[in-house]
Amino acid sequence: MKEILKLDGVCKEYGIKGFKNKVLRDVSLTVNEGEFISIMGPSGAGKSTLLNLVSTLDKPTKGTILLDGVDITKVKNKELSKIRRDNIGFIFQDYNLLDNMKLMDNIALPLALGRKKTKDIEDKVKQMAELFGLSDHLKKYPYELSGGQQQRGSAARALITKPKVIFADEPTGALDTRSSSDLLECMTRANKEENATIIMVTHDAISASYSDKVYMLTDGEIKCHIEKGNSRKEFYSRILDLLASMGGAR
Ligand SMILES: Nc1ncnc2c1ncn2[C@@H]1O[C@H](COP(=O)(O)OP(=O)(O)OP(=O)(O)O)[C@@H](O)[C@H]1O
Repeated sequence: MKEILKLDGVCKEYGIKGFKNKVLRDVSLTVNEGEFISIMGPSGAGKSTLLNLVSTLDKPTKGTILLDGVDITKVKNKELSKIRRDNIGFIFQDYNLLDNMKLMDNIALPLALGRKKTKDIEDKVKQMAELFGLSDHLKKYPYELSGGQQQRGSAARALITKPKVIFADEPTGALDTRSSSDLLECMTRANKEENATIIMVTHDAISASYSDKVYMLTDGEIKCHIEKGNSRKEFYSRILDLLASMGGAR
């Protein structure tokens, strides 16, 4: 299996000399192509910090981060935006769709910035809309869509360029139960059918149970991980047990 993301001895400190806050102490982690993983941990454990580092938005104090074999900690800022554009998709808690564009144009946006033919772009948008259950909503503006539909639109936009890795930061944070499960089922389908590699940060055990592996980040280190067997329900109860043994996720 191909290693798509590999962190080795990653540390991150904030602050100035004498007042350092060591947020990540020594994180090592390998994600293979096509995996869907979750990162959980108490509030303040450093999950968003870790996501910022692996998604090239920030640099570690120490350690290496290989994204498809390239050490992104050594790459200059100018090249990083290209690496981000070509390799990474983001799904955030707030959907970040552009208000003055129809859903189809929002989903197409990452492709429209490149040099693709209109027909190819339309075909790809249709394919993504189907995958995310949005085929009937493409001509609507974001304000005409529910929160769940907007979030699925944002996920479709993140996937349309077929990025090597998709980072999702609390993607269900603003959604009700039904919309959350719709989104997570779509993400699972994208993972299985498109072989999308997904790294999701979440507090929510139900969301995490859709992934294949859960890594637990505490005190700046990944202390343990658990893997899903055949049943999502059984994985969910193991995640709850793990959270309980650590004193809760928050
Ligand atoms: N830019 C920054 N400058 C200084 N300290 C920061 C910065 N970003 C985060 N921190 C600190 O790093 C620690 C970890 O923050 P982070 O947001 O990564 O945690 P988290 O696990 O994502 O928390 P939550 O689950 O509450 O979102 C916190 O103590 C936070 O105050």
